Amino acid sequence: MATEESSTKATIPPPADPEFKTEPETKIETPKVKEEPVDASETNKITAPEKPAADQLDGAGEVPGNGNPLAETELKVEVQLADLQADPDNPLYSATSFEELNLTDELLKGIHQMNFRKPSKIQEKALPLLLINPPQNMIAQSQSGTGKTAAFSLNILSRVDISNPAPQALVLAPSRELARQILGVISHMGQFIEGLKTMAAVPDPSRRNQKLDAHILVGTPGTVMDQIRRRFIDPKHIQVLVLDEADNMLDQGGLGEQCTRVKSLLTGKFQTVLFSATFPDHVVAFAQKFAPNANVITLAHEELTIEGIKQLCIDCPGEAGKYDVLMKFYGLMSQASSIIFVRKKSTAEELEARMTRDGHKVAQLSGNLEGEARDRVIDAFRSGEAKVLITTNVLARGIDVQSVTMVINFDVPTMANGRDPDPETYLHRIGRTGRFGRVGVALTLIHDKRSWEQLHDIANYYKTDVDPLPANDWDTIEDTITKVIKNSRAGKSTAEMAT
Ligand SMILES: Nc1ncnc2c1ncn2[C@@H]1O[C@H](COP(=O)(O)OP(=O)(O)OP(=O)(O)O)[C@@H](O)[C@H]1O
Repeated sequence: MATEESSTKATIPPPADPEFKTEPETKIETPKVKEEPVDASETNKITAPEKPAADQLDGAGEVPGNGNPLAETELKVEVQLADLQADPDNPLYSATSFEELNLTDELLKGIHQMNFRKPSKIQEKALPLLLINPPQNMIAQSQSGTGKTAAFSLNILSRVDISNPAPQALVLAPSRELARQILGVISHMGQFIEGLKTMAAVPDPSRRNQKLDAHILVGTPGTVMDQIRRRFIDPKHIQVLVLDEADNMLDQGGLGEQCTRVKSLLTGKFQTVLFSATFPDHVVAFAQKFAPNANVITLAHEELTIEGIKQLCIDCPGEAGKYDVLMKFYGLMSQASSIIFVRKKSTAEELEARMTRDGHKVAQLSGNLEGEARDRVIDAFRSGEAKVLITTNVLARGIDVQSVTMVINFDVPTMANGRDPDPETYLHRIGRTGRFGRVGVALTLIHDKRSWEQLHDIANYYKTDVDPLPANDWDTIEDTITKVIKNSRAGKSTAEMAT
């Protein structure tokens, strides 16, 4: 894509071309939640940082304060977080404390152990509604990395009756990795609840024909469906059903069917809870059918992007030229942790082989890998042992590794037809960085008119800027990316930051 015309066009223009809007805005219902007035004196308070709990660091190890510009210190994150949580326009803002949310002492202890000081907006809004008795269904949307997992986990943990050994809460997630991660959060948060048992319901040959008798189960829909049918999961006492990444779970032919089946196998009375960062219009009706009469918390498209994620693109000299561009980024990528997203499993494997041949250290995870091998790869990435992860959309959603500072879209995310852009997947992919107030860079490689148009459509859908990098000026590129990461306000334009 080196023609004059296309390189001018590669400047993904700022949004707001009203002609461009292809779909009506997502509006399920206005939130039925009242906003509390802000007490600035309380919210501006910056408390001295404590050592982050294991979950906060998410296995990424201590962030080295060694002058590496891509490795932020936790101190800076904490200070920035205090600012963000005091800003009513920020998704991390809240006017209340966890103490005011009617949680048990055991749960408050768990939350403090995880180093959560204040709830985020979604936690503050969703929890009171989730905890109402008799229980009400909920459909809730909030930006990536804003703490949805804790919101639904605290509800579950508040509702479980430890004296009853039967499964009482079931969480369904689209990938094995996400199910394991959610289980980790629930177990960590519930660590002070004596006698609490939690279990994963994901394919595991070592536990074949074994009853899943824990209070809380987290799994993938196919396995859960299978285990209920084979009577390894007793569905009679389930009182909460959560679908994380609910739009994905209800949309995809296979997953949607499996989730519906699981729901139909639950015989008692239960609360249905659907969470996601995205609820595209075409799944809203189904979501409302799946969770009837739900309380709804929703956001418009334009509110979905995260300020801390700096979105960039680079114009590559054709499809074949993308690899060389990627290689030029490798040094920057491997200083912290990065994820490279590709469209096809075969591309993931080819890229891994080529990068390894060229002497780079990378890990790769796609649906072609089997269960335990997948666990090893994701665990190595979480621990920081592997710094660069090549993956497909299988890990686009939900995965929370706080040390990820760069996401690279090697391929622009598209629908199954390969032609139409996929804004939801784009948002979830880039949301693997910039978690809970952190900053990150999301770089998309474009290489021809079509890929430029796809990215342009995505940028317009969210009314967001994707700034082009100067493809031939690597000093400026390095400088720009380093500044973005160093700058606690990554939402500013590249030009602003360069000054
Ligand atoms: N109140 C809080 N205070 C501090 N950190 C928090 C708080 N709530 C959640 N976190 C942390 O924020 C990170 C992101 O949370 P989580 O994974 O639940 O986001 P999410 O909204 O589910 O994102 P996604 O849409 O990508 O799935 C996690 O590392 C979590 O530990």
